[in-house]
Amino acid sequence: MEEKAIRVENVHKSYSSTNALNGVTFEVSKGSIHGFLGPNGAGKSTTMKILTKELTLCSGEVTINSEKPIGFLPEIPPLYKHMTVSNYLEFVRDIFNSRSDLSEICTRCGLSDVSHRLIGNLSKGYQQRVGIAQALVVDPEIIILDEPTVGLDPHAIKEIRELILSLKKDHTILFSTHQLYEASHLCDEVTIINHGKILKTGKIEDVKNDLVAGEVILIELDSKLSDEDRSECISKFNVEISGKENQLRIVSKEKADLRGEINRFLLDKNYIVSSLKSEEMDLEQIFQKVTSNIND
Ligand SMILES: Nc1ncnc2c1ncn2[C@@H]1O[C@H](COP(=O)(O)OP(=O)(O)OP(=O)(O)O)[C@@H](O)[C@H]1O
Repeated sequence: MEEKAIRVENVHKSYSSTNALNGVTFEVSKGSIHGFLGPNGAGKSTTMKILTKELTLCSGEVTINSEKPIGFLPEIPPLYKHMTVSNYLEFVRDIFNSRSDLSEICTRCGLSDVSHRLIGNLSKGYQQRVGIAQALVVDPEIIILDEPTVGLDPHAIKEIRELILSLKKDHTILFSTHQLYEASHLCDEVTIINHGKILKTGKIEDVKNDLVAGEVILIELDSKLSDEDRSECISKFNVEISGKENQLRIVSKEKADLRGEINRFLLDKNYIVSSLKSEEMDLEQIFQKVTSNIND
């Protein structure tokens, strides 16, 4: 079984009148990049602050499988803008009584050329790199990044994503985002949260597969599907058919690959199938579908 770096079991957290987390359960595999996805107010920051012990939980259990402290980049990076990058990182190293090699951390984060500059004078993208660098100063195995690309321009976003990917070889990374593109391109695993509840969690491919309720097949015929054949197809394969005439959208109610069987059925009925393909939902569509189901 895959070793887990983080286990979160049935965690509840309320702030006076708000139930922020309602039984949150998920696991983060060692060495993975795990995306924590959800809209504003979903409970991402609260969960991360509980993992880093900034907040206490009301009930439930959190297991961190690491001897070393967690490296944490909060949503608002804790930067002293009147300090130079190197002075600030030395300051963080002193606070945590760490012996990390700061010049190596600066190299990894692409900060070597700006280490003498005041943080306040750096671009937002570079300030975020300093935020990630301070998370590395404690020499962590696990790094938690709260929305590391939010508010950055597209070029800086790309660079921060590359930096996150480069950290994967030595670290387990949990990062939050509300961008599905980011999760689907960076992550090995993903957890989707909304209203303090986990909607889905697991390997990115499984989550995608799981969320697609049934396979969607798009078919084009050379002639109109007769009403009789349409009814037979619906009952024989337990599917829904939408679309008119010769352009059909078939949704399977079960999880099965019906492409071959439906193709054969249509050929037997003497239709010419000019195209038959599966429709793939991207995570963006999947997320919309899942969050709208939950809000129903
Ligand atoms: N200190 C607090 N006091 C009261 N309510 C809070 C506090 N912090 C968060 N909340 C509430 O808890 C819920 C979860 O908030 P949280 O910040 O964890 O969400 P999030 O997914 O990180 O959102 P965002 O993307 O906006 O940061 C929200 O309803 C929020 O208003």
